[in-house]
Amino acid sequence: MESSRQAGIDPAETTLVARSREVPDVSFRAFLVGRGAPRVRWAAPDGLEVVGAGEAIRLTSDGAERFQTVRDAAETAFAGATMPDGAARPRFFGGAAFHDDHEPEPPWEGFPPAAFVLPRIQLVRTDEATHLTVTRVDGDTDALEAELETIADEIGQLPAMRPVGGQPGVVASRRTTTEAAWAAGIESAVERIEAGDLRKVVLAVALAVTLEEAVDISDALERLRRSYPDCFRFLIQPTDEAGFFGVPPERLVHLDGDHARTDALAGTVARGDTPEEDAALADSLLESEKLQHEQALVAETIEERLAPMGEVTVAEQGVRKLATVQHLHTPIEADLDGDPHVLDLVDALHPTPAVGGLPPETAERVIRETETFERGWYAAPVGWFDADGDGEFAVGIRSAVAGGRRATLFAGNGIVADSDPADEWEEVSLKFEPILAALEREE
Ligand SMILES: C=C(O[C@H]1C=CC=C(C(=O)O)[C@@H]1O)C(=O)O
Repeated sequence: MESSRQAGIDPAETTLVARSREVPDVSFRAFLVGRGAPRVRWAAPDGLEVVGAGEAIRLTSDGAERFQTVRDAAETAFAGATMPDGAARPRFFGGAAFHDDHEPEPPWEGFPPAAFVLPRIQLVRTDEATHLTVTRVDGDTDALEAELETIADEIGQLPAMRPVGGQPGVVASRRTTTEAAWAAGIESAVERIEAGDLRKVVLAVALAVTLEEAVDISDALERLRRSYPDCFRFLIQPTDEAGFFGVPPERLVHLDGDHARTDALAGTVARGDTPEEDAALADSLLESEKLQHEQALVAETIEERLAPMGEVTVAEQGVRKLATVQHLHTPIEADLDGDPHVLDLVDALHPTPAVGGLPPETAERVIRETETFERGWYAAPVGWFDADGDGEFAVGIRSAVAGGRRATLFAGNGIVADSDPADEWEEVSLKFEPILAALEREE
Protein backbone atom coordinates (compact mmCIF):
# COMPACT_ATOMS: atom_id res chain seq x y z
CA MET A 1 0.00 0.00 0.00
CA GLU A 2 1.17 3.56 -0.68
CA SER A 3 2.25 5.29 2.51
CA SER A 4 -0.24 8.07 1.91
CA ARG A 5 -2.46 9.46 -0.79
CA GLN A 6 -4.75 12.39 -1.35
CA ALA A 7 -7.73 12.98 -3.55
CA GLY A 8 -10.07 15.77 -4.40
CA ILE A 9 -7.84 18.80 -4.77
CA ASP A 10 -6.43 20.17 -7.96
CA PRO A 11 -5.26 23.68 -7.05
CA ALA A 12 -5.50 24.79 -10.68
CA GLU A 13 -9.15 23.73 -10.83
CA THR A 14 -10.27 24.91 -7.39
CA THR A 15 -11.37 28.39 -6.40
CA LEU A 16 -13.26 28.03 -3.19
CA VAL A 17 -16.03 30.56 -2.62
CA ALA A 18 -18.55 30.49 0.22
CA ARG A 19 -21.35 32.82 1.32
CA SER A 20 -23.59 32.70 4.34
CA ARG A 21 -26.74 34.22 5.71
CA GLU A 22 -28.85 33.88 8.81
CA VAL A 23 -31.88 31.62 8.48
CA PRO A 24 -34.78 30.73 10.80
CA ASP A 25 -34.05 28.10 13.43
CA VAL A 26 -35.45 25.05 11.62
CA SER A 27 -35.31 21.35 12.51
CA PHE A 28 -31.89 19.99 11.47
CA ARG A 29 -33.48 16.55 11.12
CA ALA A 30 -36.04 17.93 8.70
CA PHE A 31 -33.16 19.47 6.71
CA LEU A 32 -31.29 16.14 6.54
CA VAL A 33 -34.38 14.15 5.55
CA GLY A 34 -34.67 16.17 2.36
CA ARG A 35 -31.02 15.66 1.35
CA GLY A 36 -29.39 12.36 0.43
CA ALA A 37 -25.87 11.28 1.40
CA PRO A 38 -23.23 12.50 1.83
CA ARG A 39 -24.40 14.03 5.07
CA VAL A 40 -22.75 14.96 8.34
CA ARG A 41 -24.01 15.94 11.72
CA TRP A 42 -22.07 17.21 14.73
CA ALA A 43 -23.13 18.45 18.14
CA ALA A 44 -20.74 19.31 20.95
CA PRO A 45 -21.58 19.57 24.65
CA ASP A 46 -20.74 23.31 24.50
CA GLY A 47 -23.79 23.88 22.26
CA LEU A 48 -22.31 24.03 18.73
CA GLU A 49 -24.57 22.10 16.35
CA VAL A 50 -23.88 21.60 12.68
CA VAL A 51 -25.41 19.66 9.81
CA GLY A 52 -23.91 19.42 6.36
CA ALA A 53 -25.03 17.97 3.05
CA GLY A 54 -23.27 17.43 -0.26
CA GLU A 55 -19.55 17.61 -0.96
CA ALA A 56 -17.74 20.70 -2.20
CA ILE A 57 -14.46 18.92 -1.49
CA ARG A 58 -13.70 15.43 -0.24
CA LEU A 59 -10.20 14.59 1.00
CA THR A 60 -9.11 11.03 1.64
CA SER A 61 -5.79 9.55 2.69
CA ASP A 62 -4.19 6.53 4.30
CA GLY A 63 -0.96 5.43 5.89
CA ALA A 64 1.14 6.86 8.69
CA GLU A 65 0.99 10.40 7.26
CA ARG A 66 -2.78 10.43 6.73
CA PHE A 67 -3.55 13.44 8.98
CA GLN A 68 -0.67 15.48 7.54
CA THR A 69 -1.84 14.64 4.01
CA VAL A 70 -5.35 15.90 4.78
CA ARG A 71 -3.97 19.00 6.49
CA ASP A 72 -1.80 19.88 3.46
CA ALA A 73 -4.62 19.29 0.99
CA ALA A 74 -7.03 21.39 3.05
CA GLU A 75 -4.51 24.23 3.24
CA THR A 76 -4.24 24.13 -0.55
CA ALA A 77 -8.03 24.23 -0.83
CA PHE A 78 -8.42 27.12 1.60
CA ALA A 79 -5.58 29.20 0.07
CA GLY A 80 -7.13 32.14 -1.77
CA ALA A 81 -10.67 31.18 -0.72
CA THR A 82 -13.32 33.86 -0.23
CA MET A 83 -15.53 32.82 2.66
CA PRO A 84 -17.33 34.01 5.78
CA ASP A 85 -15.72 33.89 9.21
CA GLY A 86 -17.24 33.43 12.65
CA ALA A 87 -19.81 30.70 13.31
CA ALA A 88 -20.76 30.45 9.62
CA ARG A 89 -17.22 29.65 8.44
CA PRO A 90 -16.89 26.51 6.31
CA ARG A 91 -15.49 23.45 8.07
CA PHE A 92 -14.24 20.03 7.00
CA PHE A 93 -16.02 17.19 8.80
CA GLY A 94 -14.90 13.61 9.00
CA GLY A 95 -12.54 11.31 10.73
CA ALA A 96 -10.36 8.30 10.42
CA ALA A 97 -10.18 4.58 10.94
CA PHE A 98 -8.58 3.21 14.10
CA HIS A 99 -5.83 1.54 12.02
CA ASP A 100 -4.16 3.64 9.31
CA ASP A 101 -4.15 0.72 6.82
CA HIS A 102 -7.85 -0.06 7.25
CA GLU A 103 -9.58 -1.66 4.23
CA PRO A 104 -13.15 -0.33 3.82
CA GLU A 105 -15.01 -3.64 3.65
CA PRO A 106 -18.60 -4.25 4.87
CA PRO A 107 -19.96 -2.84 7.11
CA TRP A 108 -17.40 -0.08 6.51
CA GLU A 109 -17.92 0.57 2.77
CA GLY A 110 -17.31 4.24 2.08
CA PHE A 111 -15.04 4.70 5.14
CA PRO A 112 -11.37 4.92 4.06
CA PRO A 113 -8.47 5.26 6.57
CA ALA A 114 -9.12 9.03 6.64
CA ALA A 115 -11.86 11.06 4.95
CA PHE A 116 -13.01 14.65 5.37
CA VAL A 117 -15.76 16.50 3.56
CA LEU A 118 -16.31 20.23 3.12
CA PRO A 119 -20.10 20.23 2.73
CA ARG A 120 -21.77 22.14 -0.12
CA ILE A 121 -24.42 23.22 2.37
CA GLN A 122 -23.71 23.80 6.04
CA LEU A 123 -26.18 24.82 8.74
CA VAL A 124 -24.73 25.97 12.06
CA ARG A 125 -26.74 26.63 15.20
CA THR A 126 -25.18 28.60 18.03
CA ASP A 127 -26.86 30.11 21.09
CA GLU A 128 -27.37 33.32 19.10
CA ALA A 129 -28.47 32.34 15.59
CA THR A 130 -28.66 29.75 12.80
CA HIS A 131 -26.41 30.31 9.78
CA LEU A 132 -26.60 28.79 6.33
CA THR A 133 -23.33 28.57 4.39
CA VAL A 134 -23.13 27.46 0.77
CA THR A 135 -19.76 26.60 -0.81
CA ARG A 136 -18.64 26.17 -4.43
CA VAL A 137 -15.26 25.21 -5.85
CA ASP A 138 -15.56 26.85 -9.29
CA GLY A 139 -15.24 30.46 -8.10
CA ASP A 140 -18.63 31.36 -9.65
CA THR A 141 -19.95 33.97 -7.21
CA ASP A 142 -23.05 34.78 -9.26
CA ALA A 143 -24.13 31.15 -9.23
CA LEU A 144 -23.27 31.04 -5.52
CA GLU A 145 -25.51 34.03 -4.70
CA ALA A 146 -28.38 32.45 -6.65
CA GLU A 147 -27.89 29.13 -4.87
CA LEU A 148 -27.77 30.80 -1.47
CA GLU A 149 -31.15 32.46 -2.23
CA THR A 150 -32.76 29.21 -3.38
CA ILE A 151 -31.46 27.11 -0.51
CA ALA A 152 -32.38 29.79 2.07
CA ASP A 153 -35.92 29.76 0.63
CA GLU A 154 -36.07 25.95 0.88
CA ILE A 155 -34.85 26.10 4.47
CA GLY A 156 -37.44 28.76 5.28
CA GLN A 157 -40.15 26.20 4.37
CA LEU A 158 -38.86 23.59 6.83
CA PRO A 159 -40.65 23.05 10.14
CA ALA A 160 -39.09 24.38 13.32
CA MET A 161 -39.69 20.99 14.94
CA ARG A 162 -40.03 17.50 13.57
CA PRO A 163 -41.58 14.67 15.57
CA VAL A 164 -39.18 11.83 16.31
CA GLY A 165 -40.15 8.56 14.62
CA GLY A 166 -40.36 5.31 16.56
CA GLN A 167 -37.38 3.04 17.17
CA PRO A 168 -36.65 0.56 14.35
CA GLY A 169 -36.83 -2.36 16.81
CA VAL A 170 -34.28 -5.15 17.29
CA VAL A 171 -35.04 -8.61 15.87
CA ALA A 172 -31.76 -10.26 16.80
CA SER A 173 -28.33 -9.36 18.12
CA ARG A 174 -25.17 -11.39 18.30
CA ARG A 175 -21.71 -10.58 19.64
CA THR A 176 -19.11 -11.35 17.01
CA THR A 177 -16.88 -12.88 19.68
CA THR A 178 -17.87 -15.86 21.85
CA GLU A 179 -17.44 -15.53 25.59
CA ALA A 180 -14.81 -18.31 25.44
CA ALA A 181 -12.80 -16.49 22.75
CA TRP A 182 -13.10 -13.24 24.70
CA ALA A 183 -11.83 -14.92 27.89
CA ALA A 184 -8.92 -16.48 25.99
CA GLY A 185 -8.01 -13.08 24.49
CA ILE A 186 -8.03 -11.43 27.90
CA GLU A 187 -6.06 -14.21 29.57
CA SER A 188 -3.43 -13.99 26.86
CA ALA A 189 -3.25 -10.17 27.20
CA VAL A 190 -2.92 -10.50 30.99
CA GLU A 191 -0.06 -13.01 30.50
CA ARG A 192 1.74 -10.49 28.31
CA ILE A 193 1.19 -7.81 30.92
CA GLU A 194 2.57 -10.09 33.65
CA ALA A 195 5.54 -10.94 31.41
CA GLY A 196 6.26 -7.20 31.18
CA ASP A 197 5.95 -6.63 27.42
CA LEU A 198 2.53 -4.92 27.66
CA ARG A 199 1.13 -2.48 30.25
CA LYS A 200 -2.47 -2.08 29.02
CA VAL A 201 -4.55 -2.95 25.99
CA VAL A 202 -8.14 -2.04 25.11
CA LEU A 203 -9.99 -5.03 23.65
CA ALA A 204 -13.36 -4.58 22.03
CA VAL A 205 -16.39 -6.58 20.90
CA ALA A 206 -18.82 -5.90 18.07
CA LEU A 207 -22.55 -6.51 18.36
CA ALA A 208 -24.23 -7.34 15.03
CA VAL A 209 -27.86 -6.26 15.20
CA THR A 210 -30.74 -7.04 12.82
CA LEU A 211 -33.49 -4.42 12.94
CA GLU A 212 -37.21 -4.81 12.36
CA GLU A 213 -37.32 -1.72 10.17
CA ALA A 214 -34.75 0.40 8.40
CA VAL A 215 -32.94 2.69 10.82
CA ASP A 216 -33.36 6.47 10.68
CA ILE A 217 -30.06 7.57 12.19
CA SER A 218 -31.19 11.18 12.65
CA ASP A 219 -34.06 9.98 14.82
CA ALA A 220 -31.74 7.69 16.77
CA LEU A 221 -29.44 10.67 17.41
CA GLU A 222 -32.37 12.74 18.61
CA ARG A 223 -33.29 10.05 21.14
CA LEU A 224 -29.63 9.96 22.22
CA ARG A 225 -29.63 13.74 22.69
CA ARG A 226 -32.30 13.35 25.31
CA SER A 227 -30.46 10.67 27.32
CA TYR A 228 -26.90 11.96 26.76
CA PRO A 229 -27.21 15.77 26.58
CA ASP A 230 -23.62 16.39 27.69
CA CYS A 231 -21.95 14.00 25.24
CA PHE A 232 -20.89 14.64 21.65
CA ARG A 233 -23.27 13.46 18.93
CA PHE A 234 -22.11 12.76 15.42
CA LEU A 235 -23.13 11.23 12.11
CA ILE A 236 -20.79 10.68 9.19
CA GLN A 237 -22.75 9.31 6.25
CA PRO A 238 -20.74 8.98 3.02
CA THR A 239 -23.48 6.96 1.27
CA ASP A 240 -27.17 6.22 1.78
CA GLU A 241 -26.15 2.63 2.58
CA ALA A 242 -24.06 3.26 5.70
CA GLY A 243 -23.63 5.88 8.41
CA PHE A 244 -21.31 5.95 11.40
CA PHE A 245 -22.88 7.60 14.44
CA GLY A 246 -22.55 7.79 18.17
CA VAL A 247 -22.61 9.65 21.50
CA PRO A 248 -19.02 9.73 22.71
CA PRO A 249 -18.43 11.16 26.19
CA GLU A 250 -14.70 11.54 25.41
CA ARG A 251 -13.08 14.59 23.80
CA LEU A 252 -9.91 13.71 21.92
CA VAL A 253 -9.03 17.38 21.49
CA HIS A 254 -10.50 20.85 21.09
CA LEU A 255 -8.19 23.52 19.66
CA ASP A 256 -8.99 27.22 19.67
CA GLY A 257 -5.96 29.29 18.58
CA ASP A 258 -3.11 27.90 20.66
CA HIS A 259 -5.25 26.57 23.51
CA ALA A 260 -6.03 22.85 23.55
CA ARG A 261 -8.42 20.90 25.76
CA THR A 262 -8.62 17.15 26.07
CA ASP A 263 -10.00 14.45 28.38
CA ALA A 264 -8.43 11.40 29.98
CA LEU A 265 -11.45 9.16 30.44
CA ALA A 266 -11.20 5.53 31.52
CA GLY A 267 -12.24 3.12 34.23
CA THR A 268 -15.90 2.15 34.40
CA VAL A 269 -18.55 1.22 36.96
CA ALA A 270 -22.33 1.07 36.53
CA ARG A 271 -24.82 3.67 37.80
CA GLY A 272 -26.68 2.79 40.98
CA ASP A 273 -30.45 2.37 41.27
CA THR A 274 -30.58 4.71 44.29
CA PRO A 275 -28.50 7.83 45.09
CA GLU A 276 -26.77 5.89 47.89
CA GLU A 277 -25.89 2.96 45.65
CA ASP A 278 -24.73 5.38 42.95
CA ALA A 279 -22.45 7.22 45.39
CA ALA A 280 -21.07 3.92 46.69
CA LEU A 281 -20.26 2.85 43.12
CA ALA A 282 -18.53 6.21 42.48
CA ASP A 283 -16.46 5.69 45.64
CA SER A 284 -15.53 2.20 44.49
CA LEU A 285 -14.37 3.73 41.19
CA LEU A 286 -12.21 6.32 42.97
CA GLU A 287 -10.79 3.76 45.40
CA SER A 288 -10.08 0.91 42.96
CA GLU A 289 -6.36 0.50 42.39
CA LYS A 290 -7.06 -1.35 39.14
CA LEU A 291 -9.29 1.39 37.69
CA GLN A 292 -7.03 4.17 38.92
CA HIS A 293 -4.09 2.48 37.17
CA GLU A 294 -6.18 1.99 33.98
CA GLN A 295 -6.99 5.71 33.88
CA ALA A 296 -3.61 7.02 35.13
CA LEU A 297 -1.95 5.45 32.08
CA VAL A 298 -4.29 7.49 29.85
CA ALA A 299 -3.72 10.79 31.70
CA GLU A 300 0.08 10.30 31.85
CA THR A 301 0.30 9.41 28.16
CA ILE A 302 -1.74 12.42 27.05
CA GLU A 303 0.42 14.68 29.21
CA GLU A 304 3.63 13.15 27.79
CA ARG A 305 2.43 13.53 24.19
CA LEU A 306 1.41 17.18 24.66
CA ALA A 307 4.45 18.23 26.74
CA PRO A 308 6.81 18.71 23.75
CA MET A 309 4.19 20.98 22.13
CA GLY A 310 3.67 23.51 24.96
CA GLU A 311 2.70 24.00 28.58
CA VAL A 312 0.33 21.37 29.91
CA THR A 313 -2.05 21.74 32.88
CA VAL A 314 -3.64 18.64 34.38
CA ALA A 315 -6.81 19.35 36.38
CA GLU A 316 -8.06 17.36 39.32
CA GLN A 317 -9.54 13.92 38.67
CA GLY A 318 -13.31 13.57 39.03
CA VAL A 319 -16.12 11.14 38.24
CA ARG A 320 -17.99 11.55 34.95
CA LYS A 321 -21.54 10.26 35.33
CA LEU A 322 -23.47 9.16 32.22
CA ALA A 323 -26.89 7.49 31.97
CA THR A 324 -25.58 3.92 32.29
CA VAL A 325 -21.96 4.23 33.48
CA GLN A 326 -19.54 6.35 35.50
CA HIS A 327 -15.91 6.92 34.50
CA LEU A 328 -12.76 8.38 36.01
CA HIS A 329 -12.13 11.67 34.26
CA THR A 330 -9.19 14.08 34.21
CA PRO A 331 -9.52 17.25 32.11
CA ILE A 332 -6.19 18.29 30.54
CA GLU A 333 -5.41 21.65 28.89
CA ALA A 334 -2.35 22.96 27.06
CA ASP A 335 -1.07 26.30 25.80
CA LEU A 336 0.77 25.33 22.66
CA ASP A 337 3.82 26.84 20.99
CA GLY A 338 3.94 27.90 17.36
CA ASP A 339 0.91 27.72 15.12
CA PRO A 340 -0.66 24.33 15.86
CA HIS A 341 -3.25 22.64 13.63
CA VAL A 342 -5.84 20.45 15.33
CA LEU A 343 -4.91 17.58 12.97
CA ASP A 344 -1.34 17.67 14.39
CA LEU A 345 -2.83 17.12 17.82
CA VAL A 346 -5.10 14.36 16.55
CA ASP A 347 -2.04 12.72 15.02
CA ALA A 348 -0.06 13.03 18.26
CA LEU A 349 -2.85 11.76 20.52
CA HIS A 350 -4.56 8.95 18.57
CA PRO A 351 -4.83 6.30 19.84
CA THR A 352 -4.71 7.22 23.51
CA PRO A 353 -4.51 4.28 25.92
CA ALA A 354 -8.27 4.79 26.52
CA VAL A 355 -8.81 2.94 23.22
CA GLY A 356 -5.37 1.52 22.26
CA GLY A 357 -2.85 0.66 24.95
CA LEU A 358 0.78 0.80 26.03
CA PRO A 359 3.31 0.49 24.57
CA PRO A 360 1.25 1.61 21.55
CA GLU A 361 2.86 -0.68 18.95
CA THR A 362 2.56 -3.81 21.11
CA ALA A 363 -1.03 -2.92 22.03
CA GLU A 364 -1.91 -2.45 18.38
CA ARG A 365 -0.45 -5.85 17.52
CA VAL A 366 -2.43 -7.48 20.35
CA ILE A 367 -5.63 -5.77 19.16
CA ARG A 368 -5.11 -7.04 15.60
CA GLU A 369 -4.27 -10.57 16.79
CA THR A 370 -7.15 -10.79 19.26
CA GLU A 371 -10.19 -8.98 17.88
CA THR A 372 -12.52 -10.94 15.62
CA PHE A 373 -14.01 -7.96 13.76
CA GLU A 374 -12.84 -4.88 11.89
CA ARG A 375 -12.73 -1.77 14.12
CA GLY A 376 -13.19 0.52 11.13
CA TRP A 377 -13.81 4.04 12.46
CA TYR A 378 -14.77 2.84 15.95
CA ALA A 379 -12.56 4.31 18.73
CA ALA A 380 -10.90 6.69 16.27
CA PRO A 381 -10.95 10.49 15.82
CA VAL A 382 -14.17 12.04 14.50
CA GLY A 383 -14.80 15.79 14.24
CA TRP A 384 -14.09 18.96 12.29
CA PHE A 385 -11.44 21.54 11.45
CA ASP A 386 -11.48 24.97 9.79
CA ALA A 387 -9.20 27.11 7.64
CA ASP A 388 -7.26 28.35 10.70
CA GLY A 389 -6.55 24.82 11.88
CA ASP A 390 -8.94 25.15 14.83
CA GLY A 391 -11.38 22.34 15.45
CA GLU A 392 -12.69 19.64 17.71
CA PHE A 393 -12.49 15.84 17.71
CA ALA A 394 -14.24 13.24 19.84
CA VAL A 395 -13.11 9.64 20.30
CA GLY A 396 -15.58 7.58 18.24
CA ILE A 397 -16.80 5.31 21.07
CA ARG A 398 -20.41 4.50 22.13
CA SER A 399 -20.95 4.23 18.41
CA ALA A 400 -22.29 2.08 15.59
CA VAL A 401 -22.18 1.79 11.82
CA ALA A 402 -25.67 1.26 10.43
CA GLY A 403 -27.72 1.18 7.27
CA GLY A 404 -31.06 -0.38 6.28
CA ARG A 405 -31.97 -3.12 8.73
CA ARG A 406 -28.45 -3.69 10.01
CA ALA A 407 -26.36 -2.04 12.69
CA THR A 408 -23.00 -3.00 14.16
CA LEU A 409 -22.28 -1.63 17.63
CA PHE A 410 -18.86 -1.52 19.28
CA ALA A 411 -17.62 -1.47 22.86
CA GLY A 412 -14.22 -2.02 24.43
CA ASN A 413 -12.56 -2.28 27.82
CA GLY A 414 -9.13 -1.42 29.14
CA ILE A 415 -7.35 -4.63 30.14
CA VAL A 416 -4.70 -4.46 32.87
CA ALA A 417 -2.97 -7.08 35.07
CA ASP A 418 -5.96 -7.87 37.30
CA SER A 419 -8.74 -7.81 34.67
CA ASP A 420 -11.29 -10.58 35.02
CA PRO A 421 -12.77 -11.95 31.74
CA ALA A 422 -16.29 -12.47 33.17
CA ASP A 423 -16.44 -8.92 34.62
CA GLU A 424 -15.15 -7.46 31.37
CA TRP A 425 -17.80 -9.43 29.40
CA GLU A 426 -20.48 -7.81 31.58
CA GLU A 427 -18.92 -4.34 31.29
CA VAL A 428 -19.20 -4.22 27.49
CA SER A 429 -22.99 -4.59 27.86
CA LEU A 430 -23.06 -1.26 29.73
CA LYS A 431 -21.21 0.36 26.83
CA PHE A 432 -23.53 -1.13 24.16
CA GLU A 433 -26.52 0.14 26.11
CA PRO A 434 -26.73 3.76 24.83
CA ILE A 435 -26.97 2.87 21.13
CA LEU A 436 -29.00 -0.29 21.73
CA ALA A 437 -31.61 1.67 23.70
CA ALA A 438 -31.91 4.13 20.80
CA LEU A 439 -32.70 1.20 18.43
CA GLU A 440 -34.84 -1.06 20.62
CA ARG A 441 -38.58 -0.57 20.90
CA GLU A 442 -39.84 0.23 24.36
CA GLU A 443 -41.73 -2.65 25.97
C1 LIG B 1 -13.29 1.90 24.66
C2 LIG B 1 -14.38 2.36 25.24
O1 LIG B 1 -14.37 3.15 26.37
C3 LIG B 1 -13.16 3.70 26.87
C4 LIG B 1 -13.49 4.96 27.55
C5 LIG B 1 -13.89 4.98 28.87
C6 LIG B 1 -13.76 3.84 29.66
C7 LIG B 1 -13.13 2.72 29.18
C8 LIG B 1 -12.96 1.54 30.06
O2 LIG B 1 -13.45 1.52 31.19
O3 LIG B 1 -12.36 0.55 29.64
C9 LIG B 1 -12.52 2.69 27.84
O4 LIG B 1 -11.15 2.98 27.99
C10 LIG B 1 -15.72 2.08 24.69
O5 LIG B 1 -16.70 2.61 25.20
O6 LIG B 1 -15.81 1.34 23.69
